[in-house]
Amino acid sequence: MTDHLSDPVNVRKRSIREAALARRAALSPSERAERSRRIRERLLAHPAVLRASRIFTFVSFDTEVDTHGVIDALLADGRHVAVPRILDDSTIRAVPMTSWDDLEAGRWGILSPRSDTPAAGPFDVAVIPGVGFTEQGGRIGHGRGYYDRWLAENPVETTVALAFECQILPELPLEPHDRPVDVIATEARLLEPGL
Ligand SMILES: Nc1nc2c(c(=O)[nH]1)N(C=O)[C@@H](CNc1ccc(C(=O)N[C@@H](CCC(=O)O)C(=O)O)cc1)CN2
Ligand SMILES: Nc1ncnc2c1ncn2[C@@H]1O[C@H](COP(=O)(O)OP(=O)(O)OP(=O)(O)O)[C@@H](O)[C@H]1O
Repeated sequence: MTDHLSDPVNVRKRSIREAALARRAALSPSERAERSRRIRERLLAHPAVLRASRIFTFVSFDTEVDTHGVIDALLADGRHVAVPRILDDSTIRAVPMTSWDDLEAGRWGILSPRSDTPAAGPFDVAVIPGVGFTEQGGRIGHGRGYYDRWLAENPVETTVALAFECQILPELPLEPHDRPVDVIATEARLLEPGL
C-alpha cells in the first residue's frame, strides 16, 4: 500500500511543482510587474469578468501573478469582491473584502480577511492561483488541495486562472479530484479550454 506522499503521481507532481516555481521565481521584479499588468488587462477585458457582479479572487503573494491591481480595479468599479481565508480544517472560505484595511497577514504571509463571515454566493467568477497549468485547463497548486476542495463545493459560473507563460506545461499528471479551469490568462494569450 503506497501512502499518498509516495504515490507516483504525487512524486511527479512535486518535481514538476518545484521546476515551475523555480522558473516563476527567475522572473525579475520588473518583468513580473509588467507581465502581471498585461495579465490584469486581459482578465478585466474578458466578457465573463465584464459582466460579473460577484468575484472570488486570490490575493497574490511571493512570486505569483500580482492581483493587487485586479482587486483595486474591481473594488473601484463597485463589484462584490471576496478573498480566501484559510480555516483550521484545511479548507478555504470566501470572505468579503471592501478595502485593504479588511486584510491582515495570515498563514505563509498571505494577506487574508480578519473577519470569517462567509461571503454571499454564488460567484460569477473565481480567479484562481496555481503553480503549473496545461493548455487544456489542467492545474496544480501547492499540493494541499484547497482550491480543488473549494471548487467541488462552490458552484462558479467561470473559473479564470492567472499564469505566466513559464507556468504553462505540455502535460501534467492529473488526478480525478483535480478541477480544470475554464480560462487561463497569461501575458501572451487567453486560453479558453472550458468555454
Ligand atoms: N495567493 C494565494 N492564496 C492562496 C493560495 C495560493 O496558492 N495563493 N492557496 C492555494 O492553495 C491557499 C494557500 N495555500 C498555500 C499552500 C502552501 C503554500 C506554500 O508556499 N507552502 C510551503 C512550500 C511547500 C508547498 O508548496 O506546500 C512554504 O511555506 O514554503 C502557500 C499557500 C489559499 N490562499
Ligand atoms: N475535492 C476533494 N476532496 C477531498 N480531498 C481532496 C479534494 N481535492 C483534493 N484533495 C486532496 O488534497 C491533496 C492535494 O491535492 P493536489 O495535489 O491536487 O493539490 P493542488 O491542486 O496542487 O493544491 P491547491 O488546490 O491547494 O493549490 C490530495 O491529497 C487530495 O487527495
